[in-house]
Amino acid sequence: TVQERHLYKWEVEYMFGSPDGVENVVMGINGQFPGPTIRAKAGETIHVELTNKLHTEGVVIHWHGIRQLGTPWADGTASISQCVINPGEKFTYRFTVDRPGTYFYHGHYGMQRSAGLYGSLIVDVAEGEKEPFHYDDELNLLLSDWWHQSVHHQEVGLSSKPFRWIGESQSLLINGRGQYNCSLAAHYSKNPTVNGCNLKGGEQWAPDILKVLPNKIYRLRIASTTALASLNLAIGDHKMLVVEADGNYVEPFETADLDIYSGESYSVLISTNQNPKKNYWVSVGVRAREPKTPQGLTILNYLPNSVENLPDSPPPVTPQWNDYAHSKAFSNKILATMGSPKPPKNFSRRIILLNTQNKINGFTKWSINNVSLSLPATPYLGSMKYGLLHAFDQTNPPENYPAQYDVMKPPANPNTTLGNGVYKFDYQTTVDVILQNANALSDNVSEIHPWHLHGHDFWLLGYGEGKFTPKDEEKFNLKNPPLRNTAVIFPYGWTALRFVADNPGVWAFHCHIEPHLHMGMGVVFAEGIEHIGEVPHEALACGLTGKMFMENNKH
Ligand SMILES: O=C1O[C@H]([C@@H](O)CO)C(O)=C1O
Repeated sequence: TVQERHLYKWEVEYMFGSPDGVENVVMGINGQFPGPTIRAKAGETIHVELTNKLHTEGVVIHWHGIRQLGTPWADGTASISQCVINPGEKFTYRFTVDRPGTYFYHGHYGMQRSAGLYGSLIVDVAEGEKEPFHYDDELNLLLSDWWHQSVHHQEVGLSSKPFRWIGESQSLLINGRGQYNCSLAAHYSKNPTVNGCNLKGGEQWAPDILKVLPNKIYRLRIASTTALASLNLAIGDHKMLVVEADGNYVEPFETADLDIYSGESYSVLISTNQNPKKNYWVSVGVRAREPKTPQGLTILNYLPNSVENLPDSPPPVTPQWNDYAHSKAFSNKILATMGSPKPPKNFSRRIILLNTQNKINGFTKWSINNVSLSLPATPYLGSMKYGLLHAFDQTNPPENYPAQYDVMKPPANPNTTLGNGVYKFDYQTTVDVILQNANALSDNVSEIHPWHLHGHDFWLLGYGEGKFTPKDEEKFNLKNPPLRNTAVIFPYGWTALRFVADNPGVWAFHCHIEPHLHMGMGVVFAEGIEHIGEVPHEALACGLTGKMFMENNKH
């Protein structure tokens, strides 16, 4: 039956692994890193019975891009949708995958995503339906970045005075595999210190080779679960036709290289119509931060060629890290297909969210409208449903920032405050969010931030430079804006989103850069609390809700 087909029994544990050839501790599921791929058809229900085999930490898993319509307690966000699953305990995630697309899942507690807790989640079209484009077969590319320093070390550094930044990653991983001490492309290099990889076969860090037949069409599903890096992917001599973004079909367009930010997913079609005697590079490089990490590489292996037969030219070169014109041109090409749902013409509420880097008593933080998010002990889903007013700040967080704030300069007063208030939206109303970027603490620095919304897709209405003004509304694309769940803000720019608050629940909205979220870069949205169904008590067996259930049992 469908029920049995989609019952997954997972155990999460720390284990030894060598994702890039250097042995480390990684998070695994059933002994696998990355975790097992979930594959289902649209409309089916997934059951994941998760057992926490970590000895001293809680765990949760977020199903990234799945809207959790009617199941907000299955969103897998610690302190927001549920209590963490304690060591030795079990929690069952039950949710429906309502739309076909390329998704993934990952840890959403502490920095467990950075520790390797992630995997792919692929939803096929419903039984009897067809994808709107043809392909012969498909390949999956889950992209991530990897540090040799443990996430515990990273976390302590981020929360210390003086601040210790995690730096750039040591490796980029394709399907959990990278090469730190050697390069697959060494023999093209003029640098004699670059060693070739001496692969004997069977290494955990050996590239996941993409085997293809000539003259076919392949769908590549590409998702990025990076902790920090913005990536660019290219395939030697092959153009890509972009057809899907974050689980929504887009108007197909051709590209030689694809920008992908943390939290995003794409499908591209490639035609294996090049010289069948050759193999080709697949390369992934860093954008938007000074790259100190070598490219991630694998090979598009035209069968029956031997994979030893390396491409006759070096891997594609990643565009210049700070070529933002290139990034913006790519982002602006992503548009909805004809027949996609259109955004409402008007909004009922608009909030403007200023992104700044700040200080609290000398500790480095990120803040939104001068509030740095610090999550409460009781998950909001429970405290809001049961009206437990002491669980979090009852004052509404600020909807805007002071008009005189200069987004082009470091904050004049960098001191910020911690907070955990909630933006509450009237059920079924249309909300605009303007994400406003600004200068960080150092002069002339403004960083990319990919913002991810839980529980919804939003229409991405547009990007602009400098400070957003109401006049910029004239530039909004209301005709064919793409539906996404993740949107980037470019340095010193703004990004405008619109969504309908139609999913009863409490939803995180945050920068998908793991250390930035840890440093407070997020907000909490809620709507339709009175329409939330019966929350399974095992999701709320901590904090004030846990206490409340215990009291109730006594009587
Ligand atoms: O949060 C961050 O901190 C560092 C830098 O701003 C201070 O070391 C960096 O690059 C970030 O993204």
